[in-house]
Amino acid sequence: MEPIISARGVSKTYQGGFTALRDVDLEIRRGEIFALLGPNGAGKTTLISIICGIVNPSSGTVLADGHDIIRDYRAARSRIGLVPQELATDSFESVWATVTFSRGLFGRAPDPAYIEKLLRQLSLWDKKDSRIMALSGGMKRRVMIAKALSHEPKILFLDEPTAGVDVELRRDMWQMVHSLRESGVTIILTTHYIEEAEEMADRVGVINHGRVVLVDDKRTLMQKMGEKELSLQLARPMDKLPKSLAGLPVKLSEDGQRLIYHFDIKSGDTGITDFLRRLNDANIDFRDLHTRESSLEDIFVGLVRAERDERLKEESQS
Ligand SMILES: Nc1ncnc2c1ncn2[C@@H]1O[C@H](COP(=O)(O)OP(=O)(O)OP(=O)(O)O)[C@@H](O)[C@H]1O
Repeated sequence: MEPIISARGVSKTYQGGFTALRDVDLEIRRGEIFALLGPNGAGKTTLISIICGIVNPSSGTVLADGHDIIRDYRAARSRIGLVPQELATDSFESVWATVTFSRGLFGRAPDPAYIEKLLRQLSLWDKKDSRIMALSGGMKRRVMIAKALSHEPKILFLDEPTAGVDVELRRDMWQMVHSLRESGVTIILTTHYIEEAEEMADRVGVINHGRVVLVDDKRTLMQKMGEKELSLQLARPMDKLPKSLAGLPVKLSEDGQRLIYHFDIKSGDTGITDFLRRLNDANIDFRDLHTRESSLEDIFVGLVRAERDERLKEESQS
């Protein structure tokens, strides 16, 4: 199936010379929830702003639902709803008026039945006559989403949808995003909460220093890069790793209190039996043992760190 968004060779150098995006290729599949992750300043908002037609790319092309975002701006824009990072919510207007007005801005004919359905879906129906400024933070966020969906776009961008939102509200938001996807909307979100991507996304893209360094199915990613860790609390601390454990994927913790053994989740042979046998042969006793699976966060931090080390190495060589 043709992707709903297709970006090819997109670069952006801002006035003043800062290059925020470098040759980005990215395809978003129809109907998916795609999480774009990256550290502060990586270029996430720049990429979203280009796709939404708010920032002009320096080079490259983007198609949104088959429409070129520059040549065919109106058609492309009508397919897209954007909930920006900064929420402008100081309005005296009612929820109903704001959302209805927003639809009109896209030249869509009024459709009170659709607006009602939208407000109900976002649990805002009983607030339809309230002034926006009188709503709670969580409700304001939902109004922003209602505005972004008012013209019935197929694609919804959520730029950090749950920044500064409490845990309960965050869970509500996740549920709402899932239900939007079920109604056929493709969702692209940026987030700093890796847990959020882990919870919601079908696929994950990582952007770092303006480059897309990885795009993968979330489950595949976690299987491919996920590691398990077996940690043993030693009965007697050590000052160095004993020779009998040489050649195994095992490390001694800095305080000498724990042995940490890494193994591959998908590997049939973890080598743990051999590890435990060697411990026994060497009379190394342990008091406690537990395992931990690496999270998307571990994977993400590892990736960004590896990229940084690589860059520093290149810089020192040039
Ligand atoms: N209008 C602008 N002029 C010059 N530089 C800009 C402009 N907008 C963004 N930048 C720079 O481009 C880089 C990428 O910014 P961007 O907002 O896209 O990052 P981000 O990944 O969304 O970060 P965050 O997670 O902090 O929101 C940053 O270094 C930023 O300072």
